[in-house]
Amino acid sequence: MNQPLNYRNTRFITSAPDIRHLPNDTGVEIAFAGRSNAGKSSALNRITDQKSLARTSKTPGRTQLINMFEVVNGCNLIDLPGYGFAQVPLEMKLKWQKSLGEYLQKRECLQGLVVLMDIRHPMKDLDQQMISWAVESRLPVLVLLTKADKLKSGARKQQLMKVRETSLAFGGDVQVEVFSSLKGLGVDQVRRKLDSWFAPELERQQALLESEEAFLDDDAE
Ligand SMILES: Nc1nc2c(ncn2[C@@H]2O[C@H](COP(=O)(O)OP(=O)(O)OP(=O)(O)O)[C@@H](O)[C@H]2O)c(=O)[nH]1
Ligand SMILES: [Mg+2]
Repeated sequence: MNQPLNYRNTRFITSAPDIRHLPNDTGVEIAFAGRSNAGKSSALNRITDQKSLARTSKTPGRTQLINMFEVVNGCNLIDLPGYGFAQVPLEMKLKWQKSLGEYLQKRECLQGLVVLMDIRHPMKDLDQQMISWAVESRLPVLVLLTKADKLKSGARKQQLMKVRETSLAFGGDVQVEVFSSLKGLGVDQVRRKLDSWFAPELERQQALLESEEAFLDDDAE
């Protein structure tokens, strides 16, 4: 097993309007998806312990591009534009939908999906569509019930149980946790899950390094 990654080292790579403007489709990518204002960018900042790595806002629709961050070589996190925000002009909405759909369907290095939803309004239609699609694509899902600080501990647990129950119906690899960017709740669980999704890439890199070293040793003899 690899060492846990240090998410504090995460750095911004690029913002792209669509997949054609992203770097090569290599390594492992984990995307953060969810309705506008669900707390995706705030979650990324909390997980990486950086105040303003991803831009956050009170106004839904803040993130309008596919934003890419690198934790370590070959291990990337993606902040996606939110879906389901009614006040966005139709033309813009269609454009985002297209680039979001394309990203999800065509990006080969996408290996895990974090779906964030406000704990007070979980599992809306579009959230369920997102999870169904991921399960059909054999993509593991981590559902984060965000802004958990808005509920008292009892209500929080009740909501967690309810959403866990609902998520069973999808039949795939779907884990549900509570999360609060404000209080730091759930951060360790998320980091552990990300570590497990990045592990195959780190092992691949390690094996490559070892075979190169063996090759050089042979050469030296
Ligand atoms: N109380 C509380 N507020 C939060 C939490 N996380 C995010 N917020 C607030 O929710 C609002 C939206 O947060 P963002 O992180 O910008 O949401 P987003 O999902 O990236 O939104 P888009 O980029 O528009 O899709 C901001 O006002 C945040 O301060 C949390 O854990 N607790
Ligand atoms: Mg955002």
